[in-house]
Amino acid sequence: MSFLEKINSPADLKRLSPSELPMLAAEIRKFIVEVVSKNGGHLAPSLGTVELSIALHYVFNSPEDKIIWDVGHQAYTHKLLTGRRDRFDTLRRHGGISGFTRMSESPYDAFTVGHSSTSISAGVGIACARCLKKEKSKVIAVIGDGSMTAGLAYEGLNQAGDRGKDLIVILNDNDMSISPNVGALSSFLSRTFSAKKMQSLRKEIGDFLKSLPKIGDDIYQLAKRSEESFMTFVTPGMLFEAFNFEYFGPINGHRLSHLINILNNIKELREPVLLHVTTKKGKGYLPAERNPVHFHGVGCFNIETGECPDSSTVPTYTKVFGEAMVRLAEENKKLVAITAAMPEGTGLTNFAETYPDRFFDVGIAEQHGVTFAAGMAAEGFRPVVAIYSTFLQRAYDQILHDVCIERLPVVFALDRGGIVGEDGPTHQGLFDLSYLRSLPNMVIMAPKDENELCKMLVTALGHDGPIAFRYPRGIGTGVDIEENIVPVPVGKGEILRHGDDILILAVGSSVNDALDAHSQLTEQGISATVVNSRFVKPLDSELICSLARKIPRMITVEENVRDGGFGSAVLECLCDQGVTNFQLERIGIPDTFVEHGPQKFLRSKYGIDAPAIADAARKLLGSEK
Ligand SMILES: Cc1ncc(C[n+]2csc(CCOP(=O)(O)OP(=O)(O)O)c2C)c(N)n1
Ligand SMILES: CC(=O)[C@@H](O)[C@H](O)COP(=O)(O)O
Ligand SMILES: [Mg+2]
Repeated sequence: MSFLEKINSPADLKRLSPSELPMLAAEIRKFIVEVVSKNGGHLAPSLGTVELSIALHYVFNSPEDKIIWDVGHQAYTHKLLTGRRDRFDTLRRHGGISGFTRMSESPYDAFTVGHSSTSISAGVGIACARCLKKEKSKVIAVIGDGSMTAGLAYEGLNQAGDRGKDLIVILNDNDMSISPNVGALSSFLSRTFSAKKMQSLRKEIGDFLKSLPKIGDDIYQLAKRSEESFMTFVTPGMLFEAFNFEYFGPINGHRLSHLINILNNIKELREPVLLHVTTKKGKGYLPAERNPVHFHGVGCFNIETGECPDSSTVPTYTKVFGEAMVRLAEENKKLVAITAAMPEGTGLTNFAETYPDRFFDVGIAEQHGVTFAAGMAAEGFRPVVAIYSTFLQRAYDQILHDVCIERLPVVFALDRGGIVGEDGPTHQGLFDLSYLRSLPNMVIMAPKDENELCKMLVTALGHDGPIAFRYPRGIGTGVDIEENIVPVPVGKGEILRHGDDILILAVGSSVNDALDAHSQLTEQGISATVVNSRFVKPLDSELICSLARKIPRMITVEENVRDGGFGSAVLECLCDQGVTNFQLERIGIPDTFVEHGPQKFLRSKYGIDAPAIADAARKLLGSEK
């Protein structure tokens, strides 16, 4: 029996001797690689935290002690040690265990995560609650260096430090976000200051030391002797100590004995503590160590070679968007691109290489990214903020307050709109049409295919106000991309098929499903009009109302929650225009969170695909057909 097979809970782990733990770590790594090679998942982050997870569960008493994993994409070992080994092969599969931590999945998952940088705030909340309940157990937040680039993390530190909370924050520093980490903080943590910064720090610290009565000058002379000794005065700890945290580290996060010793020591402290741990992303699996960006979140791959099976030759929406950005930036010198720590995910790596001065990776800071874009727009630039639909939720007030009120021309390119699949409810992009629609001055589009995506980008760049377009995760329809991209007229839809029995109004990627449904219906003798609405705001009310008067049986289709979405907009429009004699079926996601699973499967399960549209049409027509 392997060590791993003996472990059904942290209590079993504690039965192993310290000398057995490295062997357990090796088994865990092998198992994680095996499962992720079949199911896909966040391999490199999870391989980096094997020893840290073992040490945490060896020293602390979860679930009484609360271990909160930030993002949760590095928690695979935690799952294996907390009773989920037998189900681990269902990772990210529909009905199987989640790729992140979920309170509803296990009592050992102290908090539900997926979006980054929440762990410290949640930890402070839990610690305060424990205090009120007079409970003594420990609260530990494990946060990565990338996640530390978000303002939210500092809001948590600020409160914890001020209140002197009994909270342990473990900074898992691998010098990487998904891509290499960015920002001044990242160079502070790794102590890779620029020469200029070093000079100014030298001066500031020198002056400070010299000002100390009696001993100051001696310490200064000592510190001056070498760069290295100088650097000992400039530690990442300074930052956290300013927040009243007791700082320890940096320590090697792959040395189990060391980790266990230090965790045993800090466990006894009753104040805010920050332990800085350095780890390697992808540790122990060479392809992932060599290419941590690719193996951050990966699909199936061959374990021997690290290679993924041949992917489709049809480009993804993301790729088409990225290429269009590079092309358009050549003629439009005002075009700048902004990403929040997702240059690869949003297809902007080529842009970054071609136009480094016009590319801005703000780190995991969606709120800042949007206000930063507003600042650039106020100065006459055309910022394109490329953020996943789900992550833009963070920046709602910035869109409203900093962009929409003054009608600043910021373009929002919302990738991963709709069902994203295996990442599950934290990541589905199912709310954007609803959450953007209520904002005055906002224009919202969704392309039917990747060629229309390019047209919408051109439309957006020519529009004098806030404008968003959202497009799905994954490959496009395979249409050719026109050489000369012309804009679409704002607020105008297009009729794609003519028919008298039923009116199907679709938006975005659902247009294709509507066309497939049209073909199925035609075979059954049902004739349908299919409209590509293109715009959710402003709606083409003229077209919609005139068609509704002629064909009063209607279906709206969207890959968005029904509440407040495209179908709701159509209903409001009909009502406002006095069109009353109609039957309308709104196809979209019901009022629920959509779990993880394959995109195609979930579209079918939630009844938003072509067969569901055809079914709805037949039902509306009832016995007539
Ligand atoms: C609000 C938000 N924005 C973006 C992301 C996408 N994202 C997931 S993990 C990650 C990098 C996190 O880096 P770090 O915390 O250092 O963890 P590591 O992957 O290095 O272990 C990013 C940008 C997210 N999950 N949440
Ligand atoms: C954990 C996280 O938030 C990201 O890694 C996300 O899973 C990326 O999603 P894509 O795979 O769609 O780029
Ligand atoms: Mg990191």
